[in-house]
Amino acid sequence: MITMKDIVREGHPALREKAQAVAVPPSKEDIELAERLLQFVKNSQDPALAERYDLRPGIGLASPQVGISKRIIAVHVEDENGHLHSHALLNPKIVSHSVKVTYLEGGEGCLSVDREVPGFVPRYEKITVKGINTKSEPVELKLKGLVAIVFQHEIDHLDGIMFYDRINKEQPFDPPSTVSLTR
Ligand SMILES: CNC(=O)c1cccc(C)c1Nc1nc(N2CCN(c3ccccc3Cl)CC2)nc(N2CSC[C@H]2C(=O)NC)n1
Repeated sequence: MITMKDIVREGHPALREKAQAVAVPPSKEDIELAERLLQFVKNSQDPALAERYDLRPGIGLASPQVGISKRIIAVHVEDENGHLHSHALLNPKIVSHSVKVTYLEGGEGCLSVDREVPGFVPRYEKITVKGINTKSEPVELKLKGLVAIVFQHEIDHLDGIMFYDRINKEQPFDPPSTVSLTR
């Protein structure tokens, strides 16, 4: 099982590389990796397992975070409406998004970042994501709110982007607004 010792931290090259797309149809190995990433995220939210294995809780994880530069992510999050979103996706791609942006008021955290980096992280409010699931089926997800934010955070990892790259350096707590993106 994946534990915190498998999660690479800032300074590891995989966090700043553009990850490789996986072959289609995905190999058994790539599917297994996707399933292991998802299992980690689920385990990290289980109080007993998190305590037993000293897991830091997360709601998303990307393959580069375990040092493997492949385009695979996992998300397991209950959204603001109590709906559970649980996905392990290969070659995920944001194919469309809203103009409107949003952000987590508490800022963002990352299992590969062992420090707080304060500030609002602008994210699209709504996104459409295409990818391949662990049954090798093409999927298209229309997402908004928290789960959309998590997907954007994890897909950024596949392009070597860290959440704090997106925080306004001069005004970290200036609420990101659509207007600023067009100004
Ligand atoms: C440093 N301060 C902060 O992180 C932060 C601080 C306050 C508010 C927010 C909103 C913050 N921001 C933030 N909080 C989270 N969690 C909230 C707690 N939760 C959790 C905790 C315990 C049990 C079960 C669970 Cl579920 C785990 C997830 N997760 C993310 N991100 C950014 S997108 C990927 C996702 C991720 O999984 N990061 C590891 N950001």
